[in-house]
Amino acid sequence: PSGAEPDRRNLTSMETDALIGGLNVSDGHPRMPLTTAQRAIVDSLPALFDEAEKRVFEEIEAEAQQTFLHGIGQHRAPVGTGRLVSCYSSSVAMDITARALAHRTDTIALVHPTFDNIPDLLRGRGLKLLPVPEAELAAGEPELPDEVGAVFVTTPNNPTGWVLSEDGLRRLAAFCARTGRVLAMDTCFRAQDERAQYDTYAILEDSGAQWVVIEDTGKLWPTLELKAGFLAWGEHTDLPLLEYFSDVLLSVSPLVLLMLTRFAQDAERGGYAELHGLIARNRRALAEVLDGGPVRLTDPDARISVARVTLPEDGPDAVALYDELVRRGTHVLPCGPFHWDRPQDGVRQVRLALARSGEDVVRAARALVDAVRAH
Ligand SMILES: N=C(N)NC[C@@H](O)CC(=O)C(=O)O
Repeated sequence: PSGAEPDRRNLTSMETDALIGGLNVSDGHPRMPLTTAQRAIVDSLPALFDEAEKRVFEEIEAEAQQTFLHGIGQHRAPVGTGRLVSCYSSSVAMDITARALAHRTDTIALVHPTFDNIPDLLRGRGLKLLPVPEAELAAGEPELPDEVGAVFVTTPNNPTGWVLSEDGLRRLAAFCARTGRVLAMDTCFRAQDERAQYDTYAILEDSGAQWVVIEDTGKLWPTLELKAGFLAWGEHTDLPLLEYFSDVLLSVSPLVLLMLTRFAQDAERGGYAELHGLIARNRRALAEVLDGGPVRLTDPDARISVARVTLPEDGPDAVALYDELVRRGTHVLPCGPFHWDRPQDGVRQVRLALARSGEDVVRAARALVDAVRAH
């Protein structure tokens, strides 16, 4: 594709290319080394297998959901109510949600920008999408035509790191309750940013809105894609979520849930502090490599495990730089596809993953600056 035309490939296809080797700062999946405590949990997997085999699934599931969600401030999550199910991934939970929302409305207001598999999954279920900027969602009174039956917000948002504040959620939930719209939230990065760890469920339950929340363990720990996406909804949420969930799966593995409980317990005992420290150190290391050069860190106060950088007008655009870096063996993401309604808005930005070793982040940052300078 020419430089002017933002690349039409989806982001996950580029992330897949990054899996063939080279320096992968492409996907937001955790690829840093296990900590010592995490290594000990991995070493205990055979024993966890025996425990998972013996115990009642429902008890293992409730324990995993409670340990993980309470550990990130979600004390009113509907554990044990039958309105909180475990999926193989948050994207599976997302597709179930999309199918259920399509049962209810034709049009969804979706935060713009955001990771492109979200609009792709929603459109895949026949839904029309209306882009809403982060600031408008935070103000809690987005201008929406009547046909919009739901509002979908990713918080913390990817790739910006923007977080919907507690007051912003109160306003948005009250707006949805007042206008009869479902409020759907993708909170997959929330464990990385304490500003996103106010009790979402308390606010949603008290708002009177119909709501759906998708949580994710998959962005946190280097468990080789052993993870769960949790799908939760409100007592008055009138969507066939349980029915559509049951069409997709009976249950995730109790062994995975038991392992997640151990990782979540370790996280509360210092693992989250280590994770937040790694991400902050890597964001600073990236900023230091860029400092004084032609490329700048776009969102300095973001805390999630990805970082956007903004390219100089006189350098290569995001797609040209992405292609050049792949030629040099380094995989980033061009930001065009995050801007699912206006790809040109991302033509001067690329995203780097930070859930990596410090060395990988510094090497990738240097490769990026060299490629920009060589243009
Ligand atoms: N189902 C999909 N496409 N999964 C990829 C997604 O997890 C990557 C991601 O969210 C990120 O790189 O930020």
